[in-house]
Amino acid sequence: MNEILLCALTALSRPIVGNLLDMPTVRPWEKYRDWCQTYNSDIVYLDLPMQPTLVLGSAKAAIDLFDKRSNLWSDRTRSIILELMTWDFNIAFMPYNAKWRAHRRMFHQEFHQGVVNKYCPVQRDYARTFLSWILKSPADTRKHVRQMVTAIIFYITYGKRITGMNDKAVAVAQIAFEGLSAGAIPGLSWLEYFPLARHIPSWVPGTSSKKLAEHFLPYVVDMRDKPYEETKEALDKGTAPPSLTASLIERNREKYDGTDEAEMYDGIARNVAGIAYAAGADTTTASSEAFLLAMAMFPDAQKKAQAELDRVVGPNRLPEFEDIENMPYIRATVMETSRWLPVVPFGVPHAVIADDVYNGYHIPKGTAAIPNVWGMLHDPEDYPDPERFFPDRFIGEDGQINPTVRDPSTIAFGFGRRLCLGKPFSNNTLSIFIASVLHVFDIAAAVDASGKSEELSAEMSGGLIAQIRDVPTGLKPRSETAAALIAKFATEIEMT
Ligand code: HEM
Repeated sequence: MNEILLCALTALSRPIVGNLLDMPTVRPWEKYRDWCQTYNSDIVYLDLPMQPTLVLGSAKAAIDLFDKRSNLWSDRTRSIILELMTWDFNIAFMPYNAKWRAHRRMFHQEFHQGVVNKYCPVQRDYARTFLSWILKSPADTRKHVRQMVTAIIFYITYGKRITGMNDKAVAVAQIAFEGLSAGAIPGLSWLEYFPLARHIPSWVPGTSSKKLAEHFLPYVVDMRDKPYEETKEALDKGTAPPSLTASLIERNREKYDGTDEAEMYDGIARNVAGIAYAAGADTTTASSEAFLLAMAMFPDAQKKAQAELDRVVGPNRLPEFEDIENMPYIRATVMETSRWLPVVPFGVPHAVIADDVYNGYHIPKGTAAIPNVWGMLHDPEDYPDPERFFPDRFIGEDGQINPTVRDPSTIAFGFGRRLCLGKPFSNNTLSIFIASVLHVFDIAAAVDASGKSEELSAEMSGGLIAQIRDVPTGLKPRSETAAALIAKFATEIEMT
């Protein structure tokens, strides 16, 4: 057995800083894939100061460690930058301990597969509202997507209808998310590796990460606390609309008021509400954008999906959730969206709580492993011609979903005991959004007055949550009947 996990990168290692300077901060997923290819290994070791780190380049390695050995591989590493911003209130960054378990239990109660259907009417109605926004101003497609996703989560979580993207609470959260994305790139900052650096005042040259954290801190606190406190006050006055937060508070009051645990459970409920919004908004927005881009770049897939909608739903109504189980191509399109541009491209790293051995290599306790989700979902062995958006890859000869092709959601939403808690909810939002938009709109790049087409490419950037560079804005109703359907819905229901 090798005592030290070896990889050729170690040869590049420098004294003290090791591979720190090799850590990519721009599209790191591509670099991770290149390392695995160059060294012909699905695990690559990075010599980072005080933080031994592995890159996992194959689904097999991630499943072997995170799923099959989840009792060992469910911890997280500490992120000083995220702690300085107070982003550590998010379950996703909590260590594997009793506090994480209590948060996960409460979150799960509200979002597991068996209960998420109660949110379907809100998801369906906002997907339809999106259609009417697009009808009025297709040029603002990107804004409408974000507004739809934000409105769904905000309404479910706090019972509040946002007034638009300028809504104070939304604007604050937007800035808080920027901090999260910037602070969560592995190896971004010296602070991560030299925790004592957090005590150096932020005006000292070279501590820019600390400045970054100080900038974002008030927004993160505001995002987490304000809507929760407002819901509490409204409950006290008897004016709170039904919401996930209101029911968490009421349930906690019934169970814990007057006990020593009241304060703890109040904190967990506040965090759970904040996390629903924090973990769900950017991810689902980026996925919805990726879908629109795919449709504009791969019109054949678009046509096939529309043909299925025409067959199953027909021209006289909009799709319902019940239709989706009868539309395998739409479900394959949802799957292909999470594969083609995975919006959490290098997952959330797991850490190991005790020494482990894998493929003959010794892995010391505390090692972090970064699953290169993008690399796994672009592995040509599992998904031939991976840059092509091709939902047909999931359809078997019988016209149904082919169970022998790996479902990308088993990778895109993470692994083992840390598996994304919002997967069923997010899947519902995306499915009804995709079916609704395709049913009534043709999606294409916009063409300006001079005949020049909007430039579209499958480029994404960013950190923990990817940003899709291009979103097409040439959405046009498929027919007069389609436009009339949208207008009819808009007059039936008035949502901001
Ligand atoms: C396209 C949509 C989404 C994607 C691709 C996604 C992906 C992920 C990934 C990769 C992780 C880390 C899993 C791991 O550590 O192995 C995660 C964690 C998590 N996600 Fe999502 N997510 C999405 C939407 C949502 C939504 C809508 C919610 C909430 C309503 C949510 C809540 C969470 C939570 C709470 C965790 C932390 C789990 C833990 O650490 O125990 N996610 N997600």
